[in-house]
Amino acid sequence: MESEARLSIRDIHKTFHSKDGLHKVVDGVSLDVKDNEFLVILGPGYCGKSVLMNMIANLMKPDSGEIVIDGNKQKFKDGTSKKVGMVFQKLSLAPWKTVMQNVEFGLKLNGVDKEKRRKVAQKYIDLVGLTDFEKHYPHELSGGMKQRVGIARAYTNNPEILIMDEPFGQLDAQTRYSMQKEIIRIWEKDKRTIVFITNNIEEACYLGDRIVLLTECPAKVKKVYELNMPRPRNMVDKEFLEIRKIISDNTDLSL
Ligand SMILES: Nc1ncnc2c1ncn2[C@@H]1O[C@H](COP(=O)(O)OP(=O)(O)OP(=O)(O)O)[C@@H](O)[C@H]1O
Repeated sequence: MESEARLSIRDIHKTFHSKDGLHKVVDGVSLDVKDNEFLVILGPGYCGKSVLMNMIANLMKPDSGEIVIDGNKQKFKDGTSKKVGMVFQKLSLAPWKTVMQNVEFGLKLNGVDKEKRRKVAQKYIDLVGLTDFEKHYPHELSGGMKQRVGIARAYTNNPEILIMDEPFGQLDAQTRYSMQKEIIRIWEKDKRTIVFITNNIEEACYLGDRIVLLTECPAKVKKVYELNMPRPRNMVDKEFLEIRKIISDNTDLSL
């Protein structure tokens, strides 16, 4: 297991200091993510998921513990690893830039010439199903389409590990469901190692190869579930409902 891990999180701790005293948020989380695995981190609201994600992405320094990517221990001062890409709930797309300009932006920052970056960006715009929307501006897109732009933007930078922090949390139920199907379609076409964070049990069961269930704050690993259900998964299948119930019975998360 150790040797095939793409990303290893080893005994990470984080405590904040506030006027009310110490606030421990992450309490000794360890996990390994395998190459091309779709790993879901499932936890209740405010349990420390985003803090954990920020530490994995090297945006926040753990008090102790290690984040190891492909055998290399991450040093906080190095900033975000080029191997890691992110998709957030709030995407911060530039409103004055078109879909194409938003998607190609990372490559432009890295000095990639226009012809090459357009080609790469187009590949991922097509992959996420936004062909013909290249010249649209964010305000002309639905919530689901904006998330597609965020996914294309992350893919365009060619990360090996994609961290997705509740990317569908603000979408309406129908759009959320279709984006869950879409992210599996995209990942199956262009596999990456994905760490997907959610507080939704059904979403976790639909997406994950494994689900890491966290406790309430401070976040600890409560249980890891290996899901062997074939894809595409059906949320009303007996097996799906069984695993959903097993996880639900082990948590106070509301569905
Ligand atoms: N920079 C910070 N300084 C102090 N406290 C913080 C900081 N960032 C997060 N916290 C606290 O850590 C706890 C966990 O926050 P976090 O955003 O990780 O939760 P979460 O599990 O992602 O929640 P949600 O599901 O609602 O997004 C919260 O109590 C939050 O107030």
